[in-house]
Amino acid sequence: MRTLILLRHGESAWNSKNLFTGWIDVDLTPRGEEQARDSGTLLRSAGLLPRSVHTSVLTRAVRTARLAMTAAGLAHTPVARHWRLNERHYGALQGREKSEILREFGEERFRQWRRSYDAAPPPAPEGGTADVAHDPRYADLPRELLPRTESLADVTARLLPYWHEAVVPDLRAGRTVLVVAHSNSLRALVAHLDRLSRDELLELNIPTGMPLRYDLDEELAPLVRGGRYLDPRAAAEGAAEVADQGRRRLGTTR
Ligand SMILES: O=C(O)[C@@H](CO)OP(=O)(O)O
Repeated sequence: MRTLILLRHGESAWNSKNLFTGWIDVDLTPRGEEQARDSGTLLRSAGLLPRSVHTSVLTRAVRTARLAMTAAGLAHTPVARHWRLNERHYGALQGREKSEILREFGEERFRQWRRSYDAAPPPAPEGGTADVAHDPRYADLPRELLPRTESLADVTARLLPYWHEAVVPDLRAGRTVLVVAHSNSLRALVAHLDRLSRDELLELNIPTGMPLRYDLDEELAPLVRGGRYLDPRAAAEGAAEVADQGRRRLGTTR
């Protein structure tokens, strides 16, 4: 059996303001830092000691990984970072308030953009604040790999090569693996692991800062579909909070 732990970063400054974030590099809030540390404590008390950690290159995930691993007493563990684990690029929605987009475009379009497999929001304008062409983190990447918007299908396509080339070998080597990523890069990974249907994917919301454990068989198929959150009640509340974003007014999401 192989053990994989998925962890969405703790609450970020823009989660707390109910803003579409995507590739914008915002930091954790104090609540997000606490969620990250609590995740590490939960891992330790469950006897889950990751020997390999993978994160995106976005600060909120990198810091969550560091805080969680330090709280688990495993600060020395190597951490690999890769842009392929980044959040979905939310295109022109980045920086916009979710409730405003819901009002402007209606429930169905809002839901398709957030939770469907195929729909991508309108692209971010070239040279705008969402353009990462001059960000040194992506300096070595060919321009055509840098997204200006992404659907979940696009996220899946750029994430899976990293899964197969970097994460799967660690699992096959028998290491407990922790992947610290984002709402939509983790939705793509869960959809792949659990073979979710399009309808199931529409309903999938990943809470911030809640470790989700997957035990996998030799073929890397989950023993329990959907995995198991270490704190199921808090995770269900967190997922409901995420699902509800857009219906909350600016500043009222904790
Ligand atoms: O804005 C985003 O980048 C993500 C995560 O906060 O939002 P959502 O969960 O709505 O896809």
